[in-house]
Amino acid sequence: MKIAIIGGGNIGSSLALALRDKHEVKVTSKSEKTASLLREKGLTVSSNRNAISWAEVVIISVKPFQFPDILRENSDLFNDKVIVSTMAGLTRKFLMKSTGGKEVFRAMPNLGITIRRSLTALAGCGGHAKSVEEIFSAVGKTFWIDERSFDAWTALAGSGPGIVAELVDSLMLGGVKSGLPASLSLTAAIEVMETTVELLKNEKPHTLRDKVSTPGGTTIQAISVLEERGVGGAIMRAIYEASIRSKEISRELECSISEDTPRK
Ligand SMILES: NC(=O)C1=CN([C@@H]2O[C@H](COP(=O)(O)OP(=O)(O)OC[C@H]3O[C@@H](n4cnc5c(N)ncnc54)[C@H](O)[C@@H]3O)[C@@H](O)[C@H]2O)C=CC1
Ligand SMILES: O=C(O)[C@@H]1CCC=N1
Repeated sequence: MKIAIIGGGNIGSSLALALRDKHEVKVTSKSEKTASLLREKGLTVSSNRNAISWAEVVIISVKPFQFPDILRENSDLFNDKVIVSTMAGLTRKFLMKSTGGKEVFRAMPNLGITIRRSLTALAGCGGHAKSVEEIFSAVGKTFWIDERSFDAWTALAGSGPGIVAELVDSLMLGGVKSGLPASLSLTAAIEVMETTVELLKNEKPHTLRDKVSTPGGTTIQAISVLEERGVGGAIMRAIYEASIRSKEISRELECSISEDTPRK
C-alpha cells in the first residue's frame, strides 16, 4: 500500500518505522528539525500535498488543534483517499464531513506504539478495514470497538501511560520520603509495577491486594491512607474527566474551523 503519514511525531514516526518494510511510506512534518531526524532514520519525508495526492491511505497524526491547517491547505486532495485519524476526540462524522474522504477510520493507539506494544482501538467500516487493522497490528494489539466507546478508550488506554507514569513517580517519591535513595526508589517502583502487572494476569486486583495485606500490617496502613484521601475516587474521576475532555475536543474544533475553510 501507499501510505502517507501526516505528522511524523511520537505516533506518526513509530507507525512509519514499523510500516516501511512492507509498504511504501511517506511521512510529513512541519518542523525542519523533525524532518531531518526522520530522514536520518531512513524515512521518506515529503510535503503534505505531495504525500496526500500520492497515497491510497492517509494517516493523520497531528495534534487535533493542528488539523485545521491540514484541512485548509489540502481539502481538495482527500476525496478518493482512505483516511485514518489517530487524533484524540475528532469523530468520524466530523472527519467525514471535513475531509470528504472515501472511507474514514479512527484509531486510538497509545505510547506503547514506540516499542510496538500499542493497544489500538479501531472504529469505522468499509473495504479497507482489513488494511487498517493490518497497519496497526504492526505496532501492537488491535481492538475494533464501537465509536461511542472511543472517548472512554482514549482516557484509559490512550492517556493511561501518562497517568501510570505519574503514579510511578509518586511511588518513587514515597520511597524517598521514607528514606530510600532516589535512583533505588525509582528502580523499586518500576519493578513493583512490572511484578504486579505479571501477577494481575492471573488474579483480580482485589484478590492480590487481600493477599498482600497482613491484618494490622504495613499494606493495610498504606491502603487506609489512600481510602481516607479518596485516591481511588480521584483516579476514577481523572479517567472520567479525560473522557469528557475527549468529547469536548471535537466540539471545540468544529467551532474553530471557520465557515470559509475550503471544501473539496
Ligand atoms: N502521544 C500519545 O501518547 C498519543 C497521541 N495520540 C494522538 O495522536 C496525534 C499525534 O500525537 P503525537 O504523535 O504525540 O504528537 P506530536 O506532537 O509528537 O506529533 C505531531 C507531529 O505533527 C507535525 N505537524 C504539525 N502540524 C503539521 C502540518 N501542518 N503538517 C505536517 N506536520 C505537522 C509536528 O511537526 C509533529 O511532528 C494527536 O492527535 C494525539 O491526540 C493518540 C494516542 C496516544
Ligand atoms: O493527551 C492527549 O490528548 C492524547 C490522546 C491520548 C494520549 N495523548
